[in-house]
Amino acid sequence: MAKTDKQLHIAMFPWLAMGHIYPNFELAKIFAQKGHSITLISTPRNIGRLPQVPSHLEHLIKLVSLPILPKHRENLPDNAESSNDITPNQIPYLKMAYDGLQESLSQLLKSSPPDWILYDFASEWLPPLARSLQVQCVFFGISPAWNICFFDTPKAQLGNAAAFRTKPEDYLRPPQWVPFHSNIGLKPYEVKKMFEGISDKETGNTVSFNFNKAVSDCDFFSFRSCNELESEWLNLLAEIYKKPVAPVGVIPPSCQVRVVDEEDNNTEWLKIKSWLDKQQPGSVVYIAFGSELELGQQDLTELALGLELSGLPFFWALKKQRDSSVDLPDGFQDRISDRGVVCKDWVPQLKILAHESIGVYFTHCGPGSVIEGLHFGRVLVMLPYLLDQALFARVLEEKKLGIEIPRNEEDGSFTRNSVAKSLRLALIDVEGSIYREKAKKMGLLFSDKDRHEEYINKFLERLQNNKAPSKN
Ligand SMILES: C[C@@H]1O[C@H](OP(=O)(O)OP(=O)(O)OC[C@H]2O[C@@H](n3ccc(=O)[nH]c3=O)[C@H](O)[C@@H]2O)[C@H](O)[C@H](O)[C@H]1O
Repeated sequence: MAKTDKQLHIAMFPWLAMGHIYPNFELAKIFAQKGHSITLISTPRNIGRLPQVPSHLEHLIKLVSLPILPKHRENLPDNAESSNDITPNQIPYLKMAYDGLQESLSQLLKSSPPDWILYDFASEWLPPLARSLQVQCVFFGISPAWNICFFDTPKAQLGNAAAFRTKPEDYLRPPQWVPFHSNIGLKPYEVKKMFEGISDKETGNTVSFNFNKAVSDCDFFSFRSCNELESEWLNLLAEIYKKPVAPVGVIPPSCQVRVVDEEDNNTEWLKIKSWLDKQQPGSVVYIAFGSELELGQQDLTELALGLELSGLPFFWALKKQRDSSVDLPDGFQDRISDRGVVCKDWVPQLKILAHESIGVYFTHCGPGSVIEGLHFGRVLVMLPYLLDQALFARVLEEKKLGIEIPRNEEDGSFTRNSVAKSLRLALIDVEGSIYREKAKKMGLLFSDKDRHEEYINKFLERLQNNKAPSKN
């Protein structure tokens, strides 16, 4: 990777969720590879969960742990420091713990001031703090820009044009400030979840995310995204907030900096590979729902029986459930053993998706997973659970890059028949050929290393050109 001119010191302070910290870590390695020094800041347990920094970058990447204050620990489960350690109704307490890091972050920035800090949606207090220390800040979103265009209500920017959004039903459709045609919107069961998710029912504690302040107070915006995916949304964002937008590209696997590839000869991978090698090219459904999601019994049963009904070969990375009472239907594994594998462990997803036997990726639409699936040109079959995942599914369905499993509008339930039908449409039915063609085409754009490296270089150039004069 080519080095960029002036050396920068960049700090990163992602939200307390591994799904946010990992992409920041990948970006840190790419920046360091280009000669910049990075301070990635989180809490001790989250920092401890990160993989090793490659030895040739150790002198450029500093991982800093700021402990959660004891008073904020009290409301969180033991050792919980990330959204995957808690239940959704405990989010208000995680946000309080995150806000509680403000003082120690301020001390850190004072003792070693970076040129820039990349911050996340949950730290609306960070831009004024950074500015008071003459540090410039970038809002860095791990998901596409459409999330802000949809979830924020930009009253401060649009005044009356944004004032209409007052009721939950307003989230069922594109907001009024989206000038182009779009199917973006939440389903009734998702809107319900969104309004329930912001408070703890027992205590009434509410999450105090000030999204509009967080997003509108930056010097400029960046996203793990690209024009090829969402130029219309990136342009709209720049127009609404009157700020520059410089995506870093999708950080595809081919641009990531890996430590030696230990997994190549790992016995677990060799076992998986030997099974995949026996399948026909493009014939297998790969199923994995990221690092956090756990299915309830009803969804797990319908999904398993849908796979069975589809008659398709599949490889299912089903993490061990925290709730041990939730299990696969009786006799399922025996009935599918001639054409399906269920692996209750962490799997090398990139290697599996890269294997030529994979035709379809059945995903929950976590941003990392979507990018990886499209990178290898796989059609996505989508079953989103979180709200950012839901928007991903709506937009990708509209762009014919994926097929969303139809669900009951009121309670979000789905049937085995709809699973089987969607999988067959994605993989073999003639009517599904449009999805297969579009996914292949997007695969070429997503895996274009030069294109995505150019995004990174342009982003870094912007940081270099806007470098605060006092630090030159
Ligand atoms: C805060 C939340 O973080 C979430 O992270 P999650 O882990 O679900 O999803 P991904 O971003 O796809 O990330 C999942 C990552 O885990 C990898 N993987 C997964 C399973 C496995 O067995 N082996 C693997 O290597 C996979 O390759 C991908 O890189 C979502 O973003 C969500 O939308 C966001 O709001």
